[in-house]
This record gives sequence, C-alpha cells and structure tokens, in this order.
Amino acid sequence: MQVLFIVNEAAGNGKGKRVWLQLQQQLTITYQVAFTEYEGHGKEIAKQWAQQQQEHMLLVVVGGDGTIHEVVSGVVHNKYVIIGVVRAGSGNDFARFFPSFQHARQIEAYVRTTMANTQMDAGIIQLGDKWNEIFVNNAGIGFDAYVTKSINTSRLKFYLNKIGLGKLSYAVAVMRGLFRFERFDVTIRSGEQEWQFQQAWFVAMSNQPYFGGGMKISPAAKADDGLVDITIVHGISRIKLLLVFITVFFEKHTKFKEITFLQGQHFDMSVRAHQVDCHTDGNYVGVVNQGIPIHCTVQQNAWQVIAKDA
Ligand SMILES: Nc1ncnc2c1ncn2[C@@H]1O[C@H](COP(=O)(O)OP(=O)(O)OP(=O)(O)O)[C@@H](O)[C@H]1O
Repeated sequence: MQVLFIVNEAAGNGKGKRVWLQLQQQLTITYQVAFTEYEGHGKEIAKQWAQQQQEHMLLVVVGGDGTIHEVVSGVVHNKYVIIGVVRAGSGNDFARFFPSFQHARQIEAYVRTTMANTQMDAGIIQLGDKWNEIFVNNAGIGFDAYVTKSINTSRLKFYLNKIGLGKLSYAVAVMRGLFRFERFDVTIRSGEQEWQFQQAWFVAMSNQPYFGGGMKISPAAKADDGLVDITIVHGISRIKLLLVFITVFFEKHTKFKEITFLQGQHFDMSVRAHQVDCHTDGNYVGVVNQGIPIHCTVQQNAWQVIAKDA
C-alpha cells in the first residue's frame, strides 16, 4: 500500500513543520513525502501522484484547510486516492467535520488494516469563464472573502501566531473589516425560484457546517448529501453583524431574520456591486464584478476520505 505525505511546513505559521518532525520520528511504515513550496504546489503534487495510481493509496495532508483544498483539487474523481489529514493549520475547519488522524500510530494501524473510506461531495463554484474551483469546506463571496484577503495580505496572522493567539486572527480581521467593507445586492436563482437580497454582507456556500476556524455557519450542511447549503447575511447593521458572529459560535444565528438559509443542487447568482471578493476554503480566488454569472453546484462521490472509525 502506497502512502504519500504532502506537507506544508508553512501551514499554521510553522506548525506544519513541527507536526511533520514529530510524525517522522514516530513512523515505522514505508512512505514517501513531498513538501509544498508555493501556492498551488499541493494540487500539482497530488495530481501527478493520482494519475499514476492503479490501486488504493493513502495521501496524508499535513497542513491546514488551504493545503487540503489544493490537494483535493488535484485528486477529484480519482477512485484510488484516499485522503487523510493531520491537522497543522490555523483554522482547521476540515478536521472539525471530516475524520482526521491524531497521531502516527493511528496512520499505521489504518494502513495495516482495512483502509476503510467514505465517498464525499465536492462543491463547485464557477465565476464567469475565468474560474472553476472546487470547495471541500466552503466558498464565499463578500465579507468572508474580504477578510481572507486582508488576513493574507497583512502580517497580523503571523504576529498573533507568534504569541500563541493565532486563533484570534480571524476575529481581529473581522473587526477591522466591519468598518471598511461595502455591502452589495445579490440575486440568487435555483430552478424556478428567485431571491433578491439587499445590502448583503456575504453569501457562504457550504459543503460542511464549519467556517472561519470553528464557526458553524451552515449547521445543516452535510458533505455526503448531494446538496450545497447557502447562508446569506443581508440587511444588517455593522454592530448587529458583530452580534451575529458571536452567536454563530453557539449556533444561535439561525434565529436572525436577516440570515437566510437555502439548500439545493444548483444555484445561479449575480451581484450588483463594483467588485466583490471570492474565496474557496479560505484561499483567496479573486474579484467578481457586476454582471459576471456565478454558478454554484455540487458533485457527489467526488473524492474519498478515511472512514470515521478508521
Ligand atoms: N512552502 C510554502 N510556503 C508558503 N506558503 C505555502 C507553502 N506551501 C504552500 N503554501 C500556501 O500556504 C497556504 C496556507 O496554508 P494552509 O491553509 O494549509 O495553512 P493555514 O492558513 O495556516 O491554515 P488554515 O487554512 O486551516 O487556517 C496554502 O494556501 C498554500 O498555497
């Protein structure tokens, strides 16, 4: 049984490196390892390995949600690759929903026994004819993507990680963004139905419930139901949005009339705004302009993850 580790040493501001060093000392099975060196490298490595497979292999990602996104993007629709994860990121939303490995012994036991795995859905987002991306956890347009962009482009996350407060980086970026972000109008269609939302903060498209490092934004989302869950936060003041973010941690945000939850297989959207940011699994994608068609759908049985009790 082939085992490949794809390690992002930079994930979690160096946690990837620390986690890998510890794993490496404990592993006694035969394995191969590849280290990501730049953005998009995880997808390239995973794709190259997936193409060569004739039988099941275990691909263990040591990293955070961004690295997992890249790796799964490289193996979608390959029936041989089973994804395992050792969490080493900052937010780790993947590991809050999907099964993951806690230590080397567990990985070894898995490889030596059943290699039991479960088929999962992949969300798909198309932005005009420019981008066609999958998402494992969630994709978003609006405030969450704006916050992602500002975390990526500021040194904030780095410094907070240094003092052991990395988990706060999302919250701090949210606070800053609250006063700078420009809300937008959005139209969403699914089949014959159409919804108009004014002054939207964001549209989150979810494959699983968690986003932003533990916020259960789409409580009903399941990654194996063939559906995408959409959460729209709209027509709400800056202060009330803050309240929403606090209540999300306790799953009380479902009570707000300004939060709409939709569920379906296909959604078409268009924004009325000069530009709105987009992310997939916390990786910044780019800007959507007025008139650009956005299509969101889901593909069932798109990839395999280790089974829950593996
Ligand atoms: N060697 C590298 N140096 C710097 N960045 C890298 C390297 N290899 C990969 N990357 C990029 O690092 C980004 C962040 O990684 P990742 O998301 O795994 O960690 P994180 O942001 O700390 O965790 P999380 O997304 O769970 O909060 C990835 O999107 C990837 O493109």
